[in-house]
Amino acid sequence: MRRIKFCAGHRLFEHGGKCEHFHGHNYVADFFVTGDEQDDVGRVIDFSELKKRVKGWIDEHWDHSFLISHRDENARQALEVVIPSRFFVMPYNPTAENMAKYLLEEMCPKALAGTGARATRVRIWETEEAFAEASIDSGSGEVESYSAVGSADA
Ligand SMILES: Nc1nc2c(c(=O)[nH]1)N=C([C@H](O)[C@H](O)COP(=O)(O)OP(=O)(O)OP(=O)(O)O)CN2
Repeated sequence: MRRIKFCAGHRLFEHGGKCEHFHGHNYVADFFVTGDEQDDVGRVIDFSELKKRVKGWIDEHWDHSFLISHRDENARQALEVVIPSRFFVMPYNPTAENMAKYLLEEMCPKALAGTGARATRVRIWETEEAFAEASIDSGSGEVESYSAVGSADA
């Protein structure tokens, strides 16, 4: 597992509560990877290589950005007025569940291509008390999501 920290703003489209306002989090993302074999040193993938690849993508696309839903045209228009502005349009609402899903399904396969390693689970800590994660079911290969409340020591 490799932990990556980043900060980003978002709002939950049609949430109906306080989280539909623009706000930000200091996110913690945990990447769980596996591989069919270990290298001569005994590694599935060098932790620093894993960091370079996944943190590189996050730094470029999400860190210090606003994450918005593709349905949230109003947020997009507002962010486009700000100069300079940095935002990332997601194909669904930017909940912690969906951020984990996006990283697992879309980002990791590209970022880890050619390494022999593959991500099986991504956990997003939105606060110190709550996380959501997406994982690949080993039987079906399908991505499953869920959210949980726990401590950072979990
Ligand atoms: N299942 C999910 N529920 C919520 C998500 C989410 O991603 N998945 N996100 C939010 C908001 O982004 C919100 O910022 C976090 O919610 P909450 O835990 O209520 O916020 P606080 O840490 O500020 O808690 P307080 O106890 O109210 O201070 C909401 N729900």
